[in-house]
Amino acid sequence: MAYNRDITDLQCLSIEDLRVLAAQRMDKQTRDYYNEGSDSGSTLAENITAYQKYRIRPRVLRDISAIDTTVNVFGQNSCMPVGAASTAMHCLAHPDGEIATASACKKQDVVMGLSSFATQTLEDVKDAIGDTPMALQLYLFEDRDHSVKLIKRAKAKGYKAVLLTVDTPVLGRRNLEIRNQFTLPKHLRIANFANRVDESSGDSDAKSTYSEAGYYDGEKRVWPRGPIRFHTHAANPTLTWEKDIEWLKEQCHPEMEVWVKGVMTGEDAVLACHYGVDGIIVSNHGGRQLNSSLATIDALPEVVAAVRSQEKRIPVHVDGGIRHGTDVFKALALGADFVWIGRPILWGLAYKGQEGVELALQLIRDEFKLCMGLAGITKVEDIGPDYLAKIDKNGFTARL
Ligand SMILES: Cc1cc2nc3c(=O)[nH]c(=O)nc-3n(C[C@H](O)[C@H](O)[C@H](O)COP(=O)(O)O)c2cc1C
Ligand SMILES: CC(C)CC(=O)C(=O)O
Repeated sequence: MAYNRDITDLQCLSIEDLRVLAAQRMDKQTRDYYNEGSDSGSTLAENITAYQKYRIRPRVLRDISAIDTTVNVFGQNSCMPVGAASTAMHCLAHPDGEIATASACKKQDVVMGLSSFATQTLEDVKDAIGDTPMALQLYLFEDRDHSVKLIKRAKAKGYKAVLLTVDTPVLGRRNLEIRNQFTLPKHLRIANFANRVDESSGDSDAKSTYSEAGYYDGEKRVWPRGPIRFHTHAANPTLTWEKDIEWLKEQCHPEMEVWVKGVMTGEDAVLACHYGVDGIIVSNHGGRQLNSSLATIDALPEVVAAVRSQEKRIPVHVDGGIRHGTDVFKALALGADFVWIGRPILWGLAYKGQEGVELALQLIRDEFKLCMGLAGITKVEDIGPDYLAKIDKNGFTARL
């Protein structure tokens, strides 16, 4: 369903406009937390600029009067090959938080990933999105009981998949978070950690549960002075393919699929297939974990090639740095089945709550549809490498 833009939205015609408008509406702590990458931020920047290495080869004189942007994801139709990535703590951006994001996704028919570190419960967010597919991003906590509880709750609510984040064996170093001594404001809570009974009695234990995660000491995030040895719910240094994937499949199947989020190499893609996951998200956590890792669009081709070399072809998604409809097109041309956008959703939320998220989604969708038409394509499945050229380091352009 189309979002009716009002006149002020004419100031906002691109995701970049949205970034600027959102920045004016967030306090410094939130803006820095959302926007920064780890260390120097070079991977965060390269996730975006790497798309410039590719140019589109448009075909002409084709009837493009009926363009269909729909795709199938998690077994259901979605209006475009773009989803709202799982990002933590939406209530920092807007009081309506994840529920506003989910309501926008429902209205726009867009898949959403919910972070384990959401500020509203997975039940309430699912109620807001209705039948539109949702996936629960999971940090596999060292305390397995807690993960089991979350998985059971997600299953009961009809979540389609669990996205196991695998790029956080330890947390990346985000310097602005350290400098700002990032703190969750007192009125917010990490809702899925809270005991729902306590919550209804008005005595939420979310804060203490969160600090149990080692992430906060009371109100403040704990930062190691010596060697990095984060021991948090998010960061679990003990996870392995052999030990944990089979266990997770047992907990989730058959009701929910098990995906791994954060695969960046062909070698790990082969292992993901070997251990029987249902899908892969090529991701470097939006440049927030290992700085100086490859840009995700540069890692994508080797992951796609590795998956295609396997007997069973599982879907490959990608996220990181996608800010334009043309970026979506390029990722699909390089073999992705679907992409996710993180910060653009948060910027929309900060700008105008649910309406802002709808605007972000519609901007991307409009641009993607326009790009398909101008490239001479009417169906998403026809987007392929023939439509791309790559610029090499000497500035020469060659077909893929
Ligand atoms: C503020 C913020 C919070 C995030 N929180 C999570 C999280 O809780 N779990 C997770 O797996 N990824 C998290 N991510 C990573 C996103 O899921 C996604 O990989 C990334 O945002 C994609 O890059 P983009 O922001 O450039 O689109 C977060 C990213 C941001 C920017
Ligand atoms: C609570 C955090 C670990 C969430 C996250 O993944 C992030 O900020 O990138």
